[in-house]
Amino acid sequence: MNHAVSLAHSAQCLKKAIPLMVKYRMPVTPINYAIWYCYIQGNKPSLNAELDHVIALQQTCSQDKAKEIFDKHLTQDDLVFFQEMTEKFHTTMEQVQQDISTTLDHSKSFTTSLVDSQNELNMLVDVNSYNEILGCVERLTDDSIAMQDYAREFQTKLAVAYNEIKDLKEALNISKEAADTDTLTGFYNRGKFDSDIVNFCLEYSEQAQEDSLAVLIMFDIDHFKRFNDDFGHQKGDEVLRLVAKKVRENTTEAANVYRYGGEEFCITAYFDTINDIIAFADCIRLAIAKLAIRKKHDVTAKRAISASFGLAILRPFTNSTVLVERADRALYIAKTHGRNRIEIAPDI
Ligand SMILES: Nc1nc2c(ncn2[C@@H]2O[C@H](COP(=O)(O)OP(=O)(O)OP(=O)(O)O)[C@@H](O)[C@H]2O)c(=O)[nH]1
Repeated sequence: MNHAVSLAHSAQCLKKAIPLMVKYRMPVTPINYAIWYCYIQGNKPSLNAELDHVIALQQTCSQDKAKEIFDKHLTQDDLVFFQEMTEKFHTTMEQVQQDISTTLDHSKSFTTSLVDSQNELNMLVDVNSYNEILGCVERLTDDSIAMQDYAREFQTKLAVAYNEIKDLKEALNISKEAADTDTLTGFYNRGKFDSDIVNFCLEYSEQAQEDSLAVLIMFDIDHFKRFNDDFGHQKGDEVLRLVAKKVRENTTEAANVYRYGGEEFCITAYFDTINDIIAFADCIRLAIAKLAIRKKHDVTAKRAISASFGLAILRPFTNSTVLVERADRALYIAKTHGRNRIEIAPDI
């Protein structure tokens, strides 16, 4: 692939690629960018055909599939290039947006001062009737009007460019959000959890406050497989959505909720005391335990829903893997001790 392309050309391609990535819920990663960039350039018909095929079947292209397409049609050199391009593009976009905003302000005040000068000159014309002064003033006025027109035109162009960049940035944010979200529950997905949990542990270690407790809560719907087996997969999905709704109703924005895997969820949050943590988890447990689901063609067949919880309180300088293992272990104990209950991981 020819890498000698300008940033402007790359930006043009990205501008066309982003709406497609947003539409198909694909994040703007170097790999996705690379395959859509090539798709838009259209000089690798086999890549286009393969991407079209995947999109037609799944309405998206998973990270694994995107990587497979990339490996088949592009090289590692391309990846380095696209990594640099994506980073450069983000930085340039920030810079350009800042420059435009400053220039717009300057340009507006320039026009205002031109209008003021023109008014002053026009007033001078009224008072002095000397022809030379009049001629000079007229010229100045004409020049000033021309400059105003130019400044106005310039402002309009800048405003258009500013809005385009703003839209592009919004599209990038939407694509990032979509990439972090689980479509069934609306919670963050596993990928987001894996990166957030590392920061959660690091941040707590850096600013460990004696008076605040950071916790990882893992919970899992009890005997979930039976909902699928006895009521059908769609009813299984409905159980997941109902549980998600209850969790959402009982959590504040300060808590981050993730779908960790199939029917397993995680919450990270800060609390003042251990009693607050237990009360919070118990509130969610009880809300879920009030739920029930009915069979599609037999409404008398009703089954209660419940979930088991494992809590691990974070100690400063704990590694995220250890934290997850502790919460997972506590969850396992909650399952083996009868389900629909909460267990707290012992300190290690
Ligand atoms: N409907 C539906 N099922 C899913 C989804 N993701 C995973 N599953 C199913 O969830 C089930 C999980 O079952 P298990 O891991 O055996 O656990 P369980 O039945 O909940 O049992 P315990 O955890 O021991 O209480 C499997 O049958 C998966 O196929 C999904 O998105 N929708």
